[in-house]
Amino acid sequence: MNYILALDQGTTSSRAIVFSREGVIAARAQRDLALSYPHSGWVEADPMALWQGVLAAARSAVADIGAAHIDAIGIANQRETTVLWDRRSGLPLHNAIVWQDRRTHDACEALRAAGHADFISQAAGLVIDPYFSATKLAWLLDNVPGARERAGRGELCFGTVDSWLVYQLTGGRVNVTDPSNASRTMLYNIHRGCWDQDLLDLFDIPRAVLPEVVPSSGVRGHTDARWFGAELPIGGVAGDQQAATYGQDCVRPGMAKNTYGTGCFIMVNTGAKPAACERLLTTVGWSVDGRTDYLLEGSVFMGGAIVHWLRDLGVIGHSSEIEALATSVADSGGVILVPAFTGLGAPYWDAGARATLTGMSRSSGKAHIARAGLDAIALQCADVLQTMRQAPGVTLTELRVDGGACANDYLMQLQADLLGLPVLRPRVTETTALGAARLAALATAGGDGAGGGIAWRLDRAFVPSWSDDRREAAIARWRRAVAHARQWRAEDDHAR
Ligand SMILES: Nc1ncnc2c1ncn2[C@@H]1O[C@H](COP(=O)(O)OP(=O)(O)O)[C@@H](O)[C@H]1O
Ligand SMILES: O=P(O)(O)OC[C@H](O)CO
Repeated sequence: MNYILALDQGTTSSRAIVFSREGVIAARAQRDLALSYPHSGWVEADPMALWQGVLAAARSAVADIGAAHIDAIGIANQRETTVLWDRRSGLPLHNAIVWQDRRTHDACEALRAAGHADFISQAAGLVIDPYFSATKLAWLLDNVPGARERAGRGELCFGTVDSWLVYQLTGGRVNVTDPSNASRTMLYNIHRGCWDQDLLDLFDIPRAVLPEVVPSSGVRGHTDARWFGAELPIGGVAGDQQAATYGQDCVRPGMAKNTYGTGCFIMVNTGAKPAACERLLTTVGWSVDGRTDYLLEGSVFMGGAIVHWLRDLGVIGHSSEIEALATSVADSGGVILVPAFTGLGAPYWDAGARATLTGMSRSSGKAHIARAGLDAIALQCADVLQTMRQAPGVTLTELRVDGGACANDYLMQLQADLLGLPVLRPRVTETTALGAARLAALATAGGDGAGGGIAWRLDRAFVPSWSDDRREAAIARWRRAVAHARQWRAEDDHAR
């Protein structure tokens, strides 16, 4: 039996997971990645430490199986994070600027004030925000001495983390990205499927610094023999949220997934044409077999992070304890948490909102607050999915779930009840890695059929049980609380 190695490079850790062709996990290893915060709002990672962590995790997982049994490698990566390196030496010129980094806030405000929002949204499918790579790369070219001139002469490479890893894995021979990652740079035209000269001009980015864009599935090169003792083909690459969507087999229009990690990332497949929806991002899912699939994306900043916050407050000792505490009471007793600790993401996009805990009475206790915390995760996701349902041509029939907090049965049942849709939890919840493995399996011999023959399998379906009236009442109460949280910041500023 042969295997696929999936590399899931995330913001704070790198995982290597070996899947059998049946989609069963055969080996795994993980390495943590340290971030640095040189100034308020800045978030950086050392590209060499990132690569060494991936290599160490990969070697450990491969050693358990034997390199001779690995057919191919798939990569799923944290997106938008920007690396700039010397084409010849392979050495980075600066730390990677991580997707969470806000240093280009003022540059983004200037772009918005100059009236570029519509053009960017139409070409790239994105809203102007420091989140995406373009302003991060421009910052590097402006602030690393000599970088702009060297980039213009073709001496430097820009890449998102996928490109950086492929470059290192192939011993510097291959410099490519895939459309799912390219579509998060704000330099890629999602309609034409290529780098966009007008966007490059707007951000003043020399074309010579960009990687070639190749399909998400397909062999793009082989690993240098010194890493695993064999030259293994790299058969698939996608940004992690797109890979998770592919891992959930959401390959037809209307199929949606939600990853309940630190934040929640919700994606719905809109088919072979990009769909536009105000307050959501339009992004490339993957390009496979000559077809490009598009997704709508909405993200919620505080998902499982609410559970960590409650743990840090001492309400629970460990994340896994929250379900028992929350279900020890019949309901939240009227308590509502709006977790706008860092503002609100989709569909509100309100950076100024601040968290509120409302509706408390003298009898409100830890259990009510824990329950309000879980409710807030499901309610925020319901808001995003409600917005998705309003997009032209989107009809949702179910939601597939993954990520650490999808282990919580109470949360999954509540999500089904709030949506009025079945929530499906698969057997393998490492769907990001699974998606990368499926893309790689497709590209290699024996990888026939959907997902290269690696199937998606159901663990449990949560069936909605609420009446329309109950659902609407719960959402109406939540929206009142959200309005309160959004108003609070304004009043607070006024008082100062
Ligand atoms: N049983 C649970 N109920 C609710 N949240 C949970 C549970 N177990 C883990 N979590 C939350 O899930 C998150 C971890 O999920 P993970 O997918 O590993 O996140 P990430 O990849 O963003 O680090 C944490 O924020 C944690 O609090
Ligand atoms: O590090 P992760 O896995 O939470 O993913 C980060 C996202 O890709 C950012 O867009």
